[in-house]
Amino acid sequence: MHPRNPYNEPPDFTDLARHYPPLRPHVFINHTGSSAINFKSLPAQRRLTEALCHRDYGLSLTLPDDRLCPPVPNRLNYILWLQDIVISTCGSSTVRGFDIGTGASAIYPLLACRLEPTWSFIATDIDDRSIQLAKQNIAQNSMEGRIVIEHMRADDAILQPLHTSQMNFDFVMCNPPFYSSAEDVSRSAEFKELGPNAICSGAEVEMITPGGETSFVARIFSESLQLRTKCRWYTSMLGKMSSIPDVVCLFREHNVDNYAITEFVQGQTRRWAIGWSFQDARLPDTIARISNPALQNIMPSRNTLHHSFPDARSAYILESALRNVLTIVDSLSVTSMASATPEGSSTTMLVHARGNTWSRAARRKRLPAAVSADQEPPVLRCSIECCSKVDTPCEIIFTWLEGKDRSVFESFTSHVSRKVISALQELGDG
Ligand SMILES: C[S@@+](CC[C@H](N)C(=O)[O-])C[C@H]1O[C@@H](n2cnc3c(N)ncnc32)[C@H](O)[C@@H]1O
Repeated sequence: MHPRNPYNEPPDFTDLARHYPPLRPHVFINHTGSSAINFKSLPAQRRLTEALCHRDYGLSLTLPDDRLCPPVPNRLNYILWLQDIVISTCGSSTVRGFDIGTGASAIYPLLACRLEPTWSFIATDIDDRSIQLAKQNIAQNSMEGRIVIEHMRADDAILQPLHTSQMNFDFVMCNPPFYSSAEDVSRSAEFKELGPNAICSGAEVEMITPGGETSFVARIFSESLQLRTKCRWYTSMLGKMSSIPDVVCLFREHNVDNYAITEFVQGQTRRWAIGWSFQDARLPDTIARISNPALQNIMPSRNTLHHSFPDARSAYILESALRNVLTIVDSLSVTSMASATPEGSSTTMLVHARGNTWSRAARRKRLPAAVSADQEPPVLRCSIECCSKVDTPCEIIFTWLEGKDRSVFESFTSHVSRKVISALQELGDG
């Protein structure tokens, strides 16, 4: 569950029904005296989604009986993760997203545009009925200027709108049909848990695609290999944890090392999302990695490295040693940003390296490293922070922000740490 998701506690259904009267017939008081609804009733689920959209986002949503009912807390988790990605790696003030298979509700673009006034979307679907209803939902919220619906055919390229658009995109998102067949649906753990009503929430076109979700995401990946930096982040949700290794296998086959895996847990429901990029902006581990032990061997490599300095007496002394070291590494520019947290204040240094002057090879040859021109992308951008917490050694946290080559980042962190140890010794603190 995302820390910014406000639905981590069940809502007060009586209060919600006061805001949205169509929910009223579905609310009752349970044996503990709390207000409740029957989550196995599809009409109750639909009115709940409409009520949350109405009360919390000022959205007027019409959900038909014959199409998927999107639970707001679960859909919100994906948008919050995308917000994190955009904040970390996309510099522009206007943000363009592409929602593949938007469904009758157009829930993702509508919610996202309400949360983020500078975002706009292209949204596609192949289902006539969903397209018609999605357009209606967009119109009744006056979002036609920000969300454009495109009708696709099942055999079109899934990313077709990226091929034809003049503009670059910041992200692609997708909640794909998860299953490969009706038997696949009835075999799924979720179907067994929720009973036969579960399938009735979605039409076949929404739930089933040839080869299931892995094939669908593999199609998106293979198309992205042509489009590459036309979009910053390609992402998709996955309904089965077992699909993630298959997708990561494709990344590894094509040397795509800039990727992210996350998990959305909401009540009984667990979903995953995966994202990849052909650009050099890197995500911090808090966004790109999760701690699920079953997935550790396929996680992306760490972009956040903690080096500890047990002999440094304080973060202040560590920071002054670090500052001295950074002044003597060639081709670096360093800016400092002070920040205040509940635990105290700290300084983050932003380091921008135009050339690799610290690698053993560069130093052995005593050659000036190839330094890129000012307007060229840096070989490395990273942030560096000194931390001290009670009862733990002082540490330096390096976070890789930009660069093509992981070994450049890693060799930089080792070089700086070795020099900091020497500087601490000279200060009599090592
Ligand atoms: C699981 S539903 C998701 C609907 C909505 N985004 C949501 O999260 O509630 C999958 C959607 O993908 C659509 N779809 C299936 N194949 C597609 C394709 N090739 N291109 C675009 N949409 C597709 C389906 O019609 C369906 O609306």
